[in-house]
Amino acid sequence: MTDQDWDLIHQVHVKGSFKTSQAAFPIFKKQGYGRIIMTSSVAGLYGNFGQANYSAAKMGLVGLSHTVAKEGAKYNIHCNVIVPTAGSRLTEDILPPDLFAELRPELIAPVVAFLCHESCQENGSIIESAAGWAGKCAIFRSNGALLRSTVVDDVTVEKVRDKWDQICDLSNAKRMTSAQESTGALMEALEGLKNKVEEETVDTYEFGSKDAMLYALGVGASVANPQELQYLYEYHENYNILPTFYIIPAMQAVFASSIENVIPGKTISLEQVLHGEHYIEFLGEIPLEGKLTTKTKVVEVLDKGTGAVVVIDAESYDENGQLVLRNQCVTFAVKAGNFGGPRTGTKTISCQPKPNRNPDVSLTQKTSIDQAALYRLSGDRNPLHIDPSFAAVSGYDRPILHGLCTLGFSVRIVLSAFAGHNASLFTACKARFVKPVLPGQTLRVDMWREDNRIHFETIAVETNTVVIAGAYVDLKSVSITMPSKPSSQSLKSDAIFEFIIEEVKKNPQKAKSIGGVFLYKITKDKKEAKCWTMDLNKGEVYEGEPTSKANTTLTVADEDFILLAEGKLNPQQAFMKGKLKITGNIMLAQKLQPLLKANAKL
Ligand SMILES: CCCCCCC[C@@H](O)CC(=O)SCCNC(=O)CCNC(=O)[C@H](O)C(C)(C)COP(=O)(O)OP(=O)(O)OC[C@H]1O[C@@H](n2cnc3c(N)ncnc32)[C@H](O)[C@@H]1OP(=O)(O)O
Repeated sequence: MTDQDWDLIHQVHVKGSFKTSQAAFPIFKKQGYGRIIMTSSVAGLYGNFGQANYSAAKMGLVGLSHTVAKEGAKYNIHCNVIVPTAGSRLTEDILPPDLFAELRPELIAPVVAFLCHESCQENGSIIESAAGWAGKCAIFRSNGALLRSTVVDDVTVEKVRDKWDQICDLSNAKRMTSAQESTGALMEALEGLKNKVEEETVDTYEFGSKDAMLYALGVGASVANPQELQYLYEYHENYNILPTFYIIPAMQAVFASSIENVIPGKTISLEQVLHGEHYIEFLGEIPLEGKLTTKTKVVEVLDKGTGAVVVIDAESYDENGQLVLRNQCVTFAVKAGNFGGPRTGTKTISCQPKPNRNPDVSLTQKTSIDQAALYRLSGDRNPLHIDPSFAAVSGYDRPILHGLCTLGFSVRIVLSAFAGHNASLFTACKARFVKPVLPGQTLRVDMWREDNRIHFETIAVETNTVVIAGAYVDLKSVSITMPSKPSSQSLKSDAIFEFIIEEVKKNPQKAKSIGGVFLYKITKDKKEAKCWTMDLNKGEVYEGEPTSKANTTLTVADEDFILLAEGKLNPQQAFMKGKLKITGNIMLAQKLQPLLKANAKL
């Protein structure tokens, strides 16, 4: 097609219609009445092979007519389009003679005449007519699809591809008659996007005992501690799930809900994201297996300068739709700050400072070099914890431990010290991850009891670095589980232990600050020395050499150890004579005195 063919056709149809309308419009306006009919074509509406110029010009008339209709409406000037299929000089030689005969213009002219009549209120319409038939054409639009999640998202080709069916689904299409109508729907969608920070996403997590036991191993539970068998054996009479396991469904939901575009103008990549803080709270009876449905939403995005803090709330519902669990995940996106957002928020659950005194109890456990490799099997497959090159991109010499693994270790240890391993006493926990932990490092958990709240801080022993701070576990009640019958041998020492147990029950707070008790039995002839160790946290009594059992099982601070001695021998003399060996500082029964003074026999 030559340019001349293109231009000539446009001159005739578009320019010709424009010029005649332009000439008539002021007269129509003055008289307060006018009817304009633009003559389009099916070749324009639907296209026709070989008629690019004609089709474009004829469709151009539709656009012209729509605007004239809008501009003329208030002066009673209507403009419509007729789309005839007509037998004319142009079509005479291309239509079969029978059809040509039935496409007489006379069969269409009455439709045009009616559109011109003053009684006809039609305006801005497209009427197709031929062979004694007429029908209205209109422009319809599908409901369409949103191609981004927030106003700061980019639209990618992949997102378009993924939404294509929805974009093209005309089953709920709506007729569009004005640009305002069309953009109105877009504005609504845009408002939705602006509020997207508050929008929820939903994820379902299905789990059984295997998931919970794998998790328990991941956070250091071990059959070496008989009390922890309940977390590792589904047929155990007290089979139980570590409370921090219920962070997993929330984290799966967090990972499913992208946070990459929550900061205006920036994209957060996984390499930048550290777990900053976490909060978990039990709100109802949580199932030991089954399905939890978790709704997550980003509740605030804070600008910390060096980084951005993204706070995500996650609420989990059981299969009956009951809200049973709440998590709040605070992520710290390194180098994503300085975007002009608020520094402090209102929705983040705050950490709590530790009490200003020495810890009541400290317990220590070494993590395995494979700790992250094991923990990640519970769901968080972030390569930061396993892939040395990914860790290097994030600025670490080697993969670091999941923050939630360190938290799982710590809470398990808190439960062992203050809840007698009874997970059902747990109600809530909050912690901030202040420094990374490397798999293989030893964790020491310092704990302080304030009523039913156990404050704790976790320290990487090798580097003496605080790794979790401002943390606490809330318990329904603090439990110091005492054995029904102490396992120590002699009647005399049984009596002493039973006495201590009774006193501890009366005064658990004081017992906590003491931590543990050693009982030495030294015979008068100094030939026999026996030792029992009682862990007041666990209520357990061990028999054995002070240097072996005592040091491995009673992991309270040295100065909290109390010595009791039977007979008149000063036990310190016995140590000096090499009859007893013990490491650490030794204090005679000073701290136990308040507990013991009531017992005259002792
Ligand atoms: C969808 C994806 C979800 C992904 C979820 C997570 C997936 C997991 O796989 C990832 C992990 O488990 S990562 C491992 C665990 N986390 C860590 O090791 C982080 C340890 N913390 C740090 O290194 C620093 O605190 C650090 C680097 C976080 C901050 O240190 P600095 O930049 O030096 O910050 P600082 O100068 O101390 O403080 C600046 C402001 O930031 C606040 N802040 C500091 N640490 C924070 C933390 N951990 N969490 C939240 N906010 C924190 C400070 O309070 C300060 O703000 P303000 O002045 O307003 O108080």
